[in-house]
Amino acid sequence: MDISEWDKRYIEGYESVARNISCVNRIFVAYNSNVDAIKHIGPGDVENLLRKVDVDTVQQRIFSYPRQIDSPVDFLARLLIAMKDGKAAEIPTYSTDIHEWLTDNLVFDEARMGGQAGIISNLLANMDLNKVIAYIPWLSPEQADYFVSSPNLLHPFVRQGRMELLPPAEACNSDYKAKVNWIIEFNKGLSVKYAEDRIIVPRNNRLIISSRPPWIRIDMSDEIYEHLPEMGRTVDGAILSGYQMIKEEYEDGKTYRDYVERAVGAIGQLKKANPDICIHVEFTSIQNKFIRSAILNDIVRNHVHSLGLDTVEVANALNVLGYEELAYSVIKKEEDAIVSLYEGAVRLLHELKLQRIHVHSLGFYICVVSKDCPIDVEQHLDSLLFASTTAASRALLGGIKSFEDIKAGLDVPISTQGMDQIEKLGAYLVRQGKCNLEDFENGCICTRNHDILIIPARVVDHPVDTVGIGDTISASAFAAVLAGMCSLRED
Ligand SMILES: Nc1ncnc2c1ncn2[C@@H]1O[C@H](COP(=O)(O)OP(=O)(O)O)[C@@H](O)[C@H]1O
Ligand SMILES: O=P(O)(O)OC[C@H]1O[C@](O)(CO)[C@@H](O)[C@@H]1O
Ligand SMILES: [Mg+2]
Repeated sequence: MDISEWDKRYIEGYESVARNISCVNRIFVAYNSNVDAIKHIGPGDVENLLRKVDVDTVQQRIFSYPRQIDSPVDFLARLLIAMKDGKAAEIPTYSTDIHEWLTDNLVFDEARMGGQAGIISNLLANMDLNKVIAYIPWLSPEQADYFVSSPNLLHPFVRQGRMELLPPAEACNSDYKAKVNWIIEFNKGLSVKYAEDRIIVPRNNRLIISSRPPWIRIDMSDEIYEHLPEMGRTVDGAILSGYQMIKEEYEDGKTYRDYVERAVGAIGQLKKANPDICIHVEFTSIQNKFIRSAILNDIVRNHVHSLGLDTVEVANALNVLGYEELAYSVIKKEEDAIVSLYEGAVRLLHELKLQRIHVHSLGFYICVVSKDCPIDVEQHLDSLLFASTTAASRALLGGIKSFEDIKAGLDVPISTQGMDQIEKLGAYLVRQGKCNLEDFENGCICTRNHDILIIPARVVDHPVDTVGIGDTISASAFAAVLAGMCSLRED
C-alpha cells in the first residue's frame, strides 16, 4: 500500500477499535507511578551545567558509562551520551543529591504523571474504558493527585477484610511520599558544545533520571495480594510494569528472588479465578543486566502473554538472552537493522513463550504474534493502527484527555522514513519466501510458526514531548487487542 492507501486503512482501524473498545470490561494496571519533573533542554543549558563541573572528568566518565547517577558528573556524562545518539535511556539514582542539584541548577518546566502504570492508567481512563483498576504500592496523597479524577479509574483498598475499589484520592496513604523522576527532553537539531566536541542532537528524545528511594518495593500488600483472585475474575487484561526497580539485595536481607517470586505469584493470583486473563508487561531501559535477565527469564517467560518495548530495549533483551551479535546489529545504524529487529523479535517471542511482542520504533511498529493468538491478523493490524493514531495525538497535543482527542492523530503524517524502513524488511521477507509482496504490502504476514504485523507509523515533527509515548503505544494497542478478543466472545 502507498501512503494514501495506508491513510484509508488507518481510518478503518480507528473506526473498528472505536466500535469495539466498549466491549472491554476491566483492565488492571500495576505497579509504578511517579511524578515526572520535565525539563526541555534549550540552547546553552548544557553548557551552563558543564561550567559547574570539571569537563575533563565528564569526558572520562563518558568512557566509563555510569549505570547509576551518583553525581552531577555522572548525570552530565549520560546526558551527553543520550543527546549524541538521540537515544532514550533511564538511569537510576539512589540518593536525593542529584534531585537537589537539578532543582538548584536546572529548574523543571512541568510536573506530570509519570511511570508506566501511572501514564497508562490515565490514558485508558481518558479513553472511556469501562473500568481501569490501578494499583500503586506507594500511593501517596501527592501521587494520587496526578491520577485523572474519573469514575472509571479506581484503586483497590482493603477495609475490615473486604476489598473496595475507591478513587485514588481516597485510597492513598499519607505515610507515603511522592517519588519524583527528572525527565530531560531534548529536541532534534539542538547543538551542544563541550570540550573540543560539538553534539547535534539527531532526534527528539529524553533521558530519565529514575529516583529509587530505599522504601521502593515492587510488591503488593498481603491484603491486596490475597484479594487478587476476586478482583481478577472480572478483569479482561492486566498491564504490569515497574520491575526495573527490583534490586539484587535489600537492607533487610531480602534479595531480588523474593520480589521476583512475589511478582510471579501475583500473576498467578490474577489467573486463579480467571485463567483467560491476558497479561501484558511494558518493558523499559534496565541498566542492571542481572535484573534485566531475571525479569525476562523468571517473570516474563511462561507467565506473560504480551510484551511491549522499543528498539533499544529489544537489543538489550537479546543481549542478556545470549544473542549478542543480533543485539548489536539491531542498534547499529546499518541498512539491515530492521531485519535484525524483526529476527530478534521472533527469538524473543519463542524464547519467552509469548503470544505477542509489540516493538515500537520511530516511524514503524512490528508485532510478531504466535499462531494461537485469539484475534485474526486484520484485527491485530487495527490495534496497531489505533495505537499509532493515539500516540501521534499524544505527541501532537501533549496528552489524551478523551477518546475524541485520539482522532487528531489521523491528521499526523505517516512517516516516509518508516515506509522506507519497512520496504527493506518486506524485501527480506519476500526473498526468504516468508510471504508474497501483496501480503507484505497489506501489513499482515502469516508464516508457518508465527504471524507478523508491520505498519508505518504516524510521526509528529515537533512533539510536545516524547516521554510516555511508548507506554501510550503499547497500552492502546493492548486495549484494542482485548477489545478484539471481547468482540469475538460476544459474536
Ligand atoms: N514525534 C513522535 N511522533 C510519534 N511517535 C513518536 C514520536 N517520538 C517517539 N515516538 C514513538 O514513541 C516511542 C518511544 O517509546 P519509549 O522509548 O518506550 O518511550 P516511553 O517508554 O518513554 O514511553 C518511539 O519508539 C516511537 O515509536
Ligand atoms: O522506573 P521508574 O522510576 O518507575 O520510571 C519510569 C519512567 O518511565 C516512564 O514511565 C516513561 O516510560 C516515565 O514517565 C517514568 O519517569
Ligand atoms: Mg517505553
